Amino acid sequence: MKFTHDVIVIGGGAAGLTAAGGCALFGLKVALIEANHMGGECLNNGCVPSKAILTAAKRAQEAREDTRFGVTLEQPKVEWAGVHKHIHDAIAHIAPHDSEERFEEMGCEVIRDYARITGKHSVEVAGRELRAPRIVVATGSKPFVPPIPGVDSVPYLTNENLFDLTEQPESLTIIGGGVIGMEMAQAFCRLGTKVTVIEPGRPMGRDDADSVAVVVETMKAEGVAFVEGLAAKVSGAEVNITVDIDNGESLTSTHLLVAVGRQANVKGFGLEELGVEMARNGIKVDARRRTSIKSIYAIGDCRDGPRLTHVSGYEGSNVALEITLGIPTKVDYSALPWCTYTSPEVAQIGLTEVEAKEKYGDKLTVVTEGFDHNERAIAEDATKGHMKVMMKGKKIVGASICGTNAGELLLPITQSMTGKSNTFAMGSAIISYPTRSEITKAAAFAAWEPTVFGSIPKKYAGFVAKMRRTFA
Ligand SMILES: Cc1cc2nc3c(=O)[nH]c(=O)nc-3n(C[C@H](O)[C@H](O)[C@H](O)COP(=O)(O)OP(=O)(O)OC[C@H]3O[C@@H](n4cnc5c(N)ncnc54)[C@H](O)[C@@H]3O)c2cc1C
Ligand SMILES: NC(=O)c1ccc[n+]([C@@H]2O[C@H](COP(=O)([O-])OP(=O)(O)OC[C@H]3O[C@@H](n4cnc5c(N)ncnc54)[C@H](O)[C@@H]3O)[C@@H](O)[C@H]2O)c1
Repeated sequence: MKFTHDVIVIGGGAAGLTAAGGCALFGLKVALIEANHMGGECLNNGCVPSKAILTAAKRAQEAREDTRFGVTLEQPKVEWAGVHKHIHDAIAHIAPHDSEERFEEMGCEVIRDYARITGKHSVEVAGRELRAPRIVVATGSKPFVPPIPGVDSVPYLTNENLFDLTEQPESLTIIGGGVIGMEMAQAFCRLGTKVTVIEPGRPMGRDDADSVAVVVETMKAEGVAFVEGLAAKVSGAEVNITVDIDNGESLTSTHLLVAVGRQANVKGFGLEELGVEMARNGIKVDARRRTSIKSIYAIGDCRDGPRLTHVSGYEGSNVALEITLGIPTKVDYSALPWCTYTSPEVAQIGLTEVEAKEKYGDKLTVVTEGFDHNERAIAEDATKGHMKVMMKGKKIVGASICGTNAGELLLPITQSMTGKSNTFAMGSAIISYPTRSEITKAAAFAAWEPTVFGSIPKKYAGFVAKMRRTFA
């Protein structure tokens, strides 16, 4: 087969951009295909706008606290146009980093159209047939909208249109108390919207229960209402939407946000026809992120597994290394960090207390330190929360942190858990996104970049690419 490229990457989100950029910097001929906005979900309707609105909300909340530290602020006045502008300014500020121009400069051929996989080595896009020894699928995910009777009859919101609201909702019902539901409940409530969260189980069910309890208590005190139950029926029309809950209650609000999980983007672009195997929620992959067809990789939100920006980036770098240097590169999630950016934040790495107890039983030691004994926290009057560390002997197997900037406190734990702290390890560590701690990774990698993408690795990558074109 005559190849047009060394690798074809489908999807220009965190996963695809990292894979494509990495391969291009090693000198490979890369096609990067994006049908929609460069930067994908994180930039356009995920992490960036959600953290931006949380920041506006935090400012409003601070002003709402009467006199503190002898200082009195004026009561907050929220102008939605300003909030909307801040969200879209943040997106616009970061957009050049993920842009077509930047990736073309790196050496990718960027194609802005919808791709369709037509064979183990071929992709059809914009009327062309591209062929490469390796294809990387990084098509992301979309909001899962459950078949609740009536939901399609009302103008509901998801993360895909939430940040485009040009007027502030008077009241907002949120179906789902997961990560999106909780972050957005706090943001909208602090900005002055009346918010109710419907959740059948414990909010943020994957996180440490003690940490979540602190957040729920804080949000309730700020005015967020929680209703335990399943949304069972939706009715009404614009600005008058009623949700009937399976516990008999019903709620009416001007707006409705559906945030009950994600659905991998795996349909309609050739995977089914090719017989690529699927798992419960996404493409089935091995630890190297190869699909059931070994020339096709699947990374980030589109495959079954954790869905986070830093995970997408990590998988993108891994497959770039495997494709360019031919080194089998397995993912290792034993020290995976994540953080929910409520106030206080809830951060987690490795095993939760429940998971660690299940795995290690009596051999587990759990130590908990409260911020009420931390003198910086006392000086700032921000003593809510704790750090809980799970250890087998003196080895950390997991940590749960709840408190101001909890996500920033994960990095030393990552280093302790992985046993790696040199500059190369720091430059390739998995760091929770978006945190200021990521700057240490950027600084460490900047020192290594000339070596990693230097002439010798590039020559070697060129040799591997030639072998792949010959023997694929
Ligand atoms: C509201 C919200 C807040 C979030 N906050 C955080 C956070 O704070 N921290 C965090 O770590 N994670 C967060 N996430 C999760 C994070 O956004 C995702 O895990 C991440 O964006 C996934 O990246 P990806 O590259 O795998 O997929 P995506 O970013 O979805 O990119 C996939 C791209 O593929 C394109 N595509 C799909 N099919 C085709 C095709 N056939 N041809 C061409 N192009 C195609 C799509 O247009 C899309 O741009 C959040 C998510 C949401 C919804
Ligand atoms: N800070 C972050 O890292 C961050 C922020 C936002 C989103 N994300 C990512 O986005 C993804 C999606 O988050 P999400 O919040 O949509 O999903 P989720 O899986 O976190 O939570 C969904 C919640 O909806 C509830 N639910 C399901 N059906 C329901 C019904 N009929 N009525 C009421 N509640 C119902 C579930 O019990 C669950 O608690 C996650 O994969 C997450 O990793 C990450």
